[in-house]
Amino acid sequence: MSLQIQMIGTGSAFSKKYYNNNALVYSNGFKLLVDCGSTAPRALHELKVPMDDIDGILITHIHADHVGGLEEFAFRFKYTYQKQIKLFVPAPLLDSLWNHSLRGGLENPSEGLHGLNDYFQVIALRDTTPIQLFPGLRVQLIATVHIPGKPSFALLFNDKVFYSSDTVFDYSLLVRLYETRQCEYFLHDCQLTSPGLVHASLDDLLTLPESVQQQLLLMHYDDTKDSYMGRTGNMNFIEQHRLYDFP
Ligand SMILES: Nc1ccn([C@@H]2O[C@@H]3COP(=O)(O)O[C@H]3[C@H]2O)c(=O)n1
Ligand SMILES: [Zn+2]
Ligand SMILES: [Zn+2]
Repeated sequence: MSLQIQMIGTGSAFSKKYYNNNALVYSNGFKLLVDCGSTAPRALHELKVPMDDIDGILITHIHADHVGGLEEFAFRFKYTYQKQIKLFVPAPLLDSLWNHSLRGGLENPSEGLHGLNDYFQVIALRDTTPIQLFPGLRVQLIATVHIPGKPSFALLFNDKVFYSSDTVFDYSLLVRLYETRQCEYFLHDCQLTSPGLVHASLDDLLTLPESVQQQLLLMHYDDTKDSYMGRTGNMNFIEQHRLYDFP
């Protein structure tokens, strides 16, 4: 089944030119929002995608450029749309997402609002085996190293499309996915300057075999991206708001 991805934003956490690196995955008539950063509501508004047109949200880790827009989603779904949207959350993030990120704005005992479940239809992802999110859309969580001691997950859609979210470079994971798992496409975060520290740097990614680079699109880049055109080996930058088909 074909899958399409539209980045609603492609920027690094501090980009002022691009929205937060969040994606809309289209499959079989369903729309999944991958990460919901602080700029997600505005980016969706610009794309004319109403929030309540989205079937689910999947979170990869707890940074504002990946979860900062959830408070607005929570309020809009509760008070404007009066329904719940599916929120897919890797189980290790659940406690932190509420207690360390959203609780300050969303907890409201006077209305009986005590937790994530009072706003969202929470679906905890407890496994690293592929699970079906919607008919025709499967995801496998891959634990990655991003901030030491804090869980973060890459995603593998339908065994075919790897989405790194935020991670340090992992050469062997990428090559193994390409060689043994028949993974055909890679969307990877890219810090343009070295060292990467908490992201994959462009220099890191340039060490990948040409065959992998050809299948790899760079995302989560900073505002100097244009000055790197022609300096990315066999890799291309993914463009914000363009719809990409992954047949
Ligand atoms: N040890 C760290 C932690 C964070 N950071 C920066 O903060 C950003 C948070 O969002 P991000 O998209 O993960 O990118 C992180 C780094 O730019 C960083 O540079 N070094
Ligand atoms: Zn980020
Ligand atoms: Zn991050």
